[in-house]
Amino acid sequence: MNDVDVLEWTLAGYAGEQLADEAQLLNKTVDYDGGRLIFQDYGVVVVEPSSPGDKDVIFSCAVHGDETAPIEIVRDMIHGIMQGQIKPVQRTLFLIANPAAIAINKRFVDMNMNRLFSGAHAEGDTPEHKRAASLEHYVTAFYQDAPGGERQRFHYDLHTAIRDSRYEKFAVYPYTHGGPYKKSQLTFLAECGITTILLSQSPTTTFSYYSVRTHGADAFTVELGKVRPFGENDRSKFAAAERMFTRLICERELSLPEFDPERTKVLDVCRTINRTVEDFTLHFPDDVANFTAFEQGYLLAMDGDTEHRVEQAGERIVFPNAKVALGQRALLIVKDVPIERLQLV
Ligand SMILES: O=C(O)CCC(=O)N[C@@H](CCC(=O)O)C(=O)O
Ligand SMILES: [Zn+2]
Repeated sequence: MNDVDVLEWTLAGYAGEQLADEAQLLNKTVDYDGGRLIFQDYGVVVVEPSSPGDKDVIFSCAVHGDETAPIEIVRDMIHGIMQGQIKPVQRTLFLIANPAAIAINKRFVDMNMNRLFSGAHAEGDTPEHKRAASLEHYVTAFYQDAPGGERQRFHYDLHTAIRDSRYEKFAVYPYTHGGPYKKSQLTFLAECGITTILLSQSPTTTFSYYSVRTHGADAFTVELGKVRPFGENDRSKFAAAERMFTRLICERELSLPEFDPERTKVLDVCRTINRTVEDFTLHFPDDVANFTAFEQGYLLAMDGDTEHRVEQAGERIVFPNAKVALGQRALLIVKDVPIERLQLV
């Protein structure tokens, strides 16, 4: 059982294929030196150490099915535990969020899953709506099943971006509703090689915002690089992140260097441009990287007859996508903000 490929099992089982008993992990447990792995559902794997530390950690991948590097990272962490090289002491939940989209090498099948959390899944009945609802259920159960006492909740939702990015690795810090930002998290992310932080300024229906808002977790959408097909990811670029993810779950007390404000670049979301009509166009080429700045007045996008221009010097574009569904975000406009302006704890 320890040599079953967890990704192959997830894809086959989720697709409803009949699996031979030796290839079937569903509802089985695998012991490791220090605890056990429980295969709760296809793509839902819980790690229960026999003597758990005070952290409950979630790593999710494939909320977008073609973002393969995070899938490889999560798969290899699970395999590392099954094969005895990784021995977690912290409760951990691994989620391979959208197996149906992985199977067709697409961002999603019917609906962008990262717009379906915090209850938005109730507004439709595609397989993605149903899967988002069940992922929320697994997250809730994981946090609620934790031992008593003071605990720390984490959720790193791993992605890669459609375009190149001027700052290759970055994380979205979900809206804090005026609450402070955590130095310990900025330091952990910097140790992962993620030294650019985008501050979201509104509630969203993303997976990371769900875990922050509903479960009080420290949660982030983590963008680790550019989307590439399976086998074409340069894993050396993710080595620091993989090492820190493993340390987070394998060490009882994770010692981090002191917070250094010089390490992290912070940007604030100034405007969210939604596509409201069919006739939506971006006025820059597909190879313009995330975080590119344009001069004041530059026409960035047309949404029907509505012009979206650069309003202030220094505004940069992030996540441009003219093909999103009507009503969804087609572009973020962001601006550098000195880290000293943030309320940090
Ligand atoms: O590269 C792109 O255009 C999209 C990358 C991506 O999937 N980003 C996430 C960000 C989620 C967040 O704002 O926290 C998304 O759009 O879902
Ligand atoms: Zn993504």
